[in-house]
Amino acid sequence: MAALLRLEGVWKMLGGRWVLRGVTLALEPGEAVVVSGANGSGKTTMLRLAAGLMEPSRGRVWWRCPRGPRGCVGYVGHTPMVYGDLTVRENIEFFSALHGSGLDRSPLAAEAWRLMGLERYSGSLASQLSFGWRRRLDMVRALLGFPSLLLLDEPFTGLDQGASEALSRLLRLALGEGLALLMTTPLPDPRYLGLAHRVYTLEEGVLAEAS
Ligand SMILES: Nc1ncnc2c1ncn2[C@@H]1O[C@H](COP(=O)(O)OP(=O)(O)OP(=O)(O)O)[C@@H](O)[C@H]1O
Repeated sequence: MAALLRLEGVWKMLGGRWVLRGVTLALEPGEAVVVSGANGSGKTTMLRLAAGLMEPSRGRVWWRCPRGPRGCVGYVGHTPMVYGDLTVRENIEFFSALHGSGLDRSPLAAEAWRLMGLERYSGSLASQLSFGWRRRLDMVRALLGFPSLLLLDEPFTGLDQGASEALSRLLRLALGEGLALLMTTPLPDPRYLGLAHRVYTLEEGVLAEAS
């Protein structure tokens, strides 16, 4: 099957030093890849390159999307990309309008909304939610764009047990729908490894498949 995302010999220099060194990785539909690495090993940098948020210094990133990464990537970073001065419901309406989407048009986003239990905070300002609840909202936000590729930076961080279980269910559903999933983690956590088809380690910018 053709890859949805391909990183070919990607190097990235930041602050005068090589943060990524020759990273090569391909991701196919329905496939979950986990990248585990120590703090500062380059995980976020790799994900941001894969999301098209940053350019490689050397090498190439390629997406199988008609409109480039904006048209197919759902990115969930460390900091939730939701608007604090809008309510939870208004955030959903804003991102729905942006993507021509909605909870009634995206079954996966609707399932995320339900599984994450967001209805109870529907009228709350996003700025007044705890970190874990903003992360739940951010997951729905990412799915509203009809992504074929989910790039998630330590997505279980900050989630309680119920939300972790909900996220695992949601990600399995997404994989079953043919989405590809690339996740990072600083620890070999079973919540990540249980979903993974392949596991890689990233050590000082060098990616290697774990044995
Ligand atoms: N804008 C930048 N300018 C200079 N150096 C940077 C920049 N962004 C990241 N770095 C450096 O690149 C290295 C990798 O950072 P990155 O955030 O990708 O690591 P990480 O594996 O995601 O870490 P963590 O687990 O702590 O989130 C670090 O040494 C960091 O200091």
